[in-house]
Amino acid sequence: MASMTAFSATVGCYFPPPTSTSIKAPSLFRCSSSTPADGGSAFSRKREAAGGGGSREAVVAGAATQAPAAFVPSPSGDADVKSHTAWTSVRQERWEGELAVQGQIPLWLSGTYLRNGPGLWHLGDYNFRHLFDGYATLVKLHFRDGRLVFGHRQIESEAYKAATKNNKLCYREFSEVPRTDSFLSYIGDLANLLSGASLTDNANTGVVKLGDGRVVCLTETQKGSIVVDPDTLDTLGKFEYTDSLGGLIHSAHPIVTESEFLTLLPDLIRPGYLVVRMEPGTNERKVVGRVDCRGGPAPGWVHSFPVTEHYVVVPEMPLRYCAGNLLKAEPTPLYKFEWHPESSAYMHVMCKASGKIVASVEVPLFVTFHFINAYEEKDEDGRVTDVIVDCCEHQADTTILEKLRLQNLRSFTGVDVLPDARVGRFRIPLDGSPNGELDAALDPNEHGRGMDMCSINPAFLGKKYRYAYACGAERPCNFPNTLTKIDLMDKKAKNWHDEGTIPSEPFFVARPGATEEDDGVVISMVSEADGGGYAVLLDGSTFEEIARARFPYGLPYGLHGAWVPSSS
Ligand SMILES: CC(=O)/C=C/C=C(C)/C=C/C1=C(C)CCCC1(C)C
Ligand SMILES: CC(/C=C/C=O)=C\C=C\C=O
Ligand SMILES: [Fe+2]
Repeated sequence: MASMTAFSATVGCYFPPPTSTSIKAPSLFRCSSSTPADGGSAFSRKREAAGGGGSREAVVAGAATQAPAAFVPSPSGDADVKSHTAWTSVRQERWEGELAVQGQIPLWLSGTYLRNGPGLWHLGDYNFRHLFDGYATLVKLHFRDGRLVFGHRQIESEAYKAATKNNKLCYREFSEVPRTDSFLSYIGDLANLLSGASLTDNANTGVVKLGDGRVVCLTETQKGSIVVDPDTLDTLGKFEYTDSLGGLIHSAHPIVTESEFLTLLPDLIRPGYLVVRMEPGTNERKVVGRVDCRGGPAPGWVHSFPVTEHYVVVPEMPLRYCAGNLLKAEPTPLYKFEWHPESSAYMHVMCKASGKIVASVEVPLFVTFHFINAYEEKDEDGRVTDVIVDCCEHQADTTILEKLRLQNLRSFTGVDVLPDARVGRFRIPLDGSPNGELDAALDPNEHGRGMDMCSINPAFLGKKYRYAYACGAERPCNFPNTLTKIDLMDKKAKNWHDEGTIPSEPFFVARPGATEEDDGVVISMVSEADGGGYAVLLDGSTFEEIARARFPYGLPYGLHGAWVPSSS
């Protein structure tokens, strides 16, 4: 059991964000100040003494009972069904403290796991509609010497600050649009949409550590790229792209390594995608190449994309952005997107070095948020014959977007409603053949026909690999509820499940010096049904639980994480 002496706790307090533009980062960094116009959030301005020296129980009890009024859990939308902790807004703006650990955290695990996600889904009495609408909640698990310090904090985006100051929605979120009261303001709204001024900067999807050490929270709008401090979770400022590439949106999941940041910029005017690359220590993206769409009328949604050692794979999914839907105030069944099966689906393969397209094939229709990994397959002479691409594939069925509406997530009655998903494996031939293939990489029953929120050992990014970690399903359920280790060679899955709970993305951290692909730990944060929650560590190889630590109170569901290793 870890010792419980060193901790600090901030209970329902508000710390003003930095007021100057000086950010402790290399001089090449360019971040603007995030000082709110009015000095801060309207939710809670009370500053209470940080807990210290007292017993942990006292601090935890304080944290658990002093939720500011604005953070009361939001209603489920159905009087008979109690909302699961996973879909209940975070109860206060921030908290930090050491957790008691059951089991053993490996001593080699030294660093911080950060997880981002949309954890605040209401403004006063007004409830947001969709999982993806919520304001970003950043959570940290800091591991050192077998001990664990936990903390969470709201990201101080302009959208969050404006909403809390005015107690109303001020920017366009995934499904929510601020109300317009007159025709004249509607015209203004259109201008603000086209210029990007009204788009959200609510960086609620993921978090990445750049090769130069900066930690950036991201969403699908480019302006929603926000630099944070991985220790304090402070919002440091906007990540400003200094190039003149323009555009308003990008993939929520760039590919980030020690040497580069690669992402896709969809072009809604001339349907296509720019593949861009940014070097560590700079804020300037440079164009690698461009892909024109083969189907129309707009590019497919690119929440994520895969790479191999030499190629960037640009997916053209028939779930396409829709300019018309962007302009609508009320959400459409597919929000800002439209399903165009008649336009077909394609995979384009671009050479990273030259920007040339080496293959562009039609593939079976598919729906995915998350690509898992990709690699080059070679013949006996070492020539690359195919590119293999794996993703969490929703059986070409867009209803998953609707299932992620909060009302649906909050109204689970025991009836199985989660649509089937699988590990979709594409084979893209590089010999000029016009078609690629898509099949299940393993029997989906191995993981309960649920499949999303994946990670791999990052050392295998773009390379032939054997293991993926993801969330599967123990049915009946309305959301993926297992942690699953997938063996793509033996076509088997091993599932971890705790009845009634919802675990977040299993995140793999390799043991330093490991030679086996699955030598490491898998971290997840688990939300219990009735207000509780805990962090769990599984052994990457056996997939057995090795440690867990209860949170002072349950946290809402979160999406994606990053690992920031300790520097010493
Ligand atoms: C949380 C998550 O996974 C996805 C979030 C997506 C967002 C916030 C998308 C926002 C958008 C707009 C506000 C307008 C333009 C289109 C689009 C990128 C979908
Ligand atoms: C949580 C999710 C899908 C679950 C489906 O079973 C998708 C999240 C997408 C954004 O990161
Ligand atoms: Fe995602």
